[in-house]
Amino acid sequence: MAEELVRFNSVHKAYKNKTVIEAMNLNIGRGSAVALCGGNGAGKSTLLRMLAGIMLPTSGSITVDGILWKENRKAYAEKIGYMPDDYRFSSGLTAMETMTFWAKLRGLGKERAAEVLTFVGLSDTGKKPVTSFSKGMRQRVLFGQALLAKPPLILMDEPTNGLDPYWMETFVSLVRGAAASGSTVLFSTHQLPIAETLADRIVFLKDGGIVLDGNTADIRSAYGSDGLHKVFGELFGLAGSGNHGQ
Ligand SMILES: Nc1ncnc2c1ncn2[C@@H]1O[C@H](COP(=O)(O)OP(=O)(O)OP(=O)(O)O)[C@@H](O)[C@H]1O
Repeated sequence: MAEELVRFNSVHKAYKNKTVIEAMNLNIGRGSAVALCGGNGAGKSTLLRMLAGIMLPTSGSITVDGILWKENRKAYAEKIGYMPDDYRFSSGLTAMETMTFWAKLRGLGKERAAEVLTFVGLSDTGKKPVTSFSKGMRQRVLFGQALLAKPPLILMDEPTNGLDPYWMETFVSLVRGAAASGSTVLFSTHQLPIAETLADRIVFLKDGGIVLDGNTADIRSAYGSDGLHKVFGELFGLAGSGNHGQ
């Protein structure tokens, strides 16, 4: 593995008495694109939120570039760009105002906000309220926000939800470019073809634990042409896996 950027050390997370992540150990190297896959409720968002520092593990530790959130929150946060799965935008604020606000929080200027909006193809609509945007356009605002400070670690929760085919392709090339330039991208997805196309490594979660973790190419060669659908079907005990229900 390339030099380590992320380390989960015996991470456990419970909401009240319900365990949702259990004894998780996970190392992620620099410059890789890693997909988190799994069924509904597997723990993907919880894992990403803990890594983003939005919530703390109940026990165990997470480090990013060797930094623990509780020891240096500012330095930890500077390492990360996080795209949430959902976000309630302030009503009335335009895309440009929203991006500028986020840029300022990261010590960046309006120019960088404008640059990012152009990057995600929203420069023309920058003067419109984000609340008037379609789901895919809002996803692009959130995606741009995660890239603002060019962080070494980009976390994305279901980033391709709502993207049209053009933006899906653009997204793939942007993520590949980020990984090629040394950033690490960790994203959750239900879209197995996206995981297969985009990620060098795929981590499958089930009931809060890692049930399969491997290079995409190895998984593909082990499971043949049905690829991830077959893995998913086998891991989750779905009837008819591999024939796509035909
Ligand atoms: N705030 C919360 N309070 C209590 N339980 C929660 C909370 N957030 C998530 N959970 C539970 O934790 C488990 C993992 O949820 P999580 O959202 O991390 O899964 P996921 O893999 O992202 O699911 P999905 O694919 O449906 O988005 C689920 O059983 C969920 O009900």
